[in-house]
Amino acid sequence: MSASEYKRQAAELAAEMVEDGMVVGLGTGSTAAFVVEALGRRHKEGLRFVAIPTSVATEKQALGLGIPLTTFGEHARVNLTIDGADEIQRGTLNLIKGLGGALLREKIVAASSDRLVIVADDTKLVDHLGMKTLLPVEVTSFGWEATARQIERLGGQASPRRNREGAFFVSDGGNLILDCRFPVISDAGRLEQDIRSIVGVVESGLFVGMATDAIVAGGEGIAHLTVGA
Ligand SMILES: O=C[C@H](O)[C@H](O)[C@H](O)COP(=O)(O)O
Repeated sequence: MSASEYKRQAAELAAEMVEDGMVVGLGTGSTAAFVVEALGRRHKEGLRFVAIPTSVATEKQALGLGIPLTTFGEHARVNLTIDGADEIQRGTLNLIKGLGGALLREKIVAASSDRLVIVADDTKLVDHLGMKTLLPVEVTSFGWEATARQIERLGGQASPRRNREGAFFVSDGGNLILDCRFPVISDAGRLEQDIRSIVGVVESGLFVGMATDAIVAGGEGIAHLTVGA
């Protein structure tokens, strides 16, 4: 099976966790898109829930499927958020997210969620964060060069993400994303705090201590991981 088929397997299993009356956080990315698709089917079958999307792209997909949307003005808490990740650390379920540019809204929704269930194919599992992917950091466009230099003082190499036309990628929040190459990250919590303390940084793609579960599919089947397991 392909990575995409594994992503779909994990996504559809996670979508079954949604119960009547829930407020659901809808993630962003190719795996999360399978979750939204499955929830669109469950909505048509009569499941009653409302959702908060983590990107304009997810909002459009959800609206197209008739999924009722809500906001944090209506609901202080989210019962269950289901989202993808770029790296999942075995044991801690600490994450790197943001390769799709949605880290800020994803982190805001995750921070107000009772459960954050990550869905992925097994290539996302790592022993240490930073082994396979860059670390996205969302920054204000003004003075991004100065912000990048401050990040590089922490040991990373920061470069602004560009789109296919070569222009700077601009997030849903109107900010830039710096893709940062760090050596393998040994203390994700410390690095997250250090990056967040830099003036000009809006948020980083380090999700530390936020995921409660991960549903990971691969050649050895589907595993439902929890913190510590
Ligand atoms: O900004 C994008 C999100 O963090 C995604 O959840 C993450 O990049 C994983 O995306 P995918 O499921 O497409 O691998």
